[in-house]
Amino acid sequence: MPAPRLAEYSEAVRDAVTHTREVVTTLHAELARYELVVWTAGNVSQRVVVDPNAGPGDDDLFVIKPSGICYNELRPESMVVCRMDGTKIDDTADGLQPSSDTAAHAYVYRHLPEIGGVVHTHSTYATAWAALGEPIECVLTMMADEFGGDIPVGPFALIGDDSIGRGIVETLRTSRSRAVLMRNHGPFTVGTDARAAVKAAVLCEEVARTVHIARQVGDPIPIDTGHIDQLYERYQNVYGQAGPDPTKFEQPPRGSHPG
Ligand SMILES: O=C(CO)[C@@H](O)[C@@H](O)COP(=O)(O)O
Repeated sequence: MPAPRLAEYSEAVRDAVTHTREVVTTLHAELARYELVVWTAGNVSQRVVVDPNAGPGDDDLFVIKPSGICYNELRPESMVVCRMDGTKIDDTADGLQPSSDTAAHAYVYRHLPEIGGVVHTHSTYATAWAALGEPIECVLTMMADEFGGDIPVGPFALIGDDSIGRGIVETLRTSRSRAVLMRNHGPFTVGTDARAAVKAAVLCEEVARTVHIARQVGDPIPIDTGHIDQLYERYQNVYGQAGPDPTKFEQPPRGSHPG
């Protein structure tokens, strides 16, 4: 039985696809604006959410960048729509093929249902750490806030099949980090949506650079686990306009590590 074409999906799905393509196009421009990518390197995808109350499903779709297209040429209509097995919905993006990392993104969506966005970059400092195969130790409050601890390293994996996705998922199962440095390759980040994953990519490069600079001068001082937990809880629950008055946040009892 031939795979359904986008035209055969409901109007609600097609409207959600249109919105997701616009979001993913805008966020690719953010990777370039923050200088996290050069030429065609890197990619962004987002799960297509039709009913936020329905939760993720195996028949979800996701939108991802076409392979090898420069960032200034990306348009919503060039974004490729794929199924959760990574296959392309044929009547989308004309003859453009999806990113070479599509299988990796699809694997993450299938195995981490809470994830709604995936980003991959080759940002300089984070990729340098990936070349060393060395995790970035949690020595900055920004790392505790956003990553809840060290930024881990994932295994070396060839591109094009489930290997990278499997490495990302297996690494993140033992870490609450939203970033993983795939060895010899570069950072992959995840989030509840693509914007959260792009934020994680921006902050991953920022802390990779800062910790590298600190290590040129001396030995950065690790933050203890209890303080990492307190910083992570505050940032994830109160920071910005998301929570109650940040000046009145009750610190959780010491050592109450959530993981
Ligand atoms: O990391 C790699 C290749 O090593 C790819 O993600 C990167 O070049 C972008 O490829 P796509 O243009 O998304 O196919």
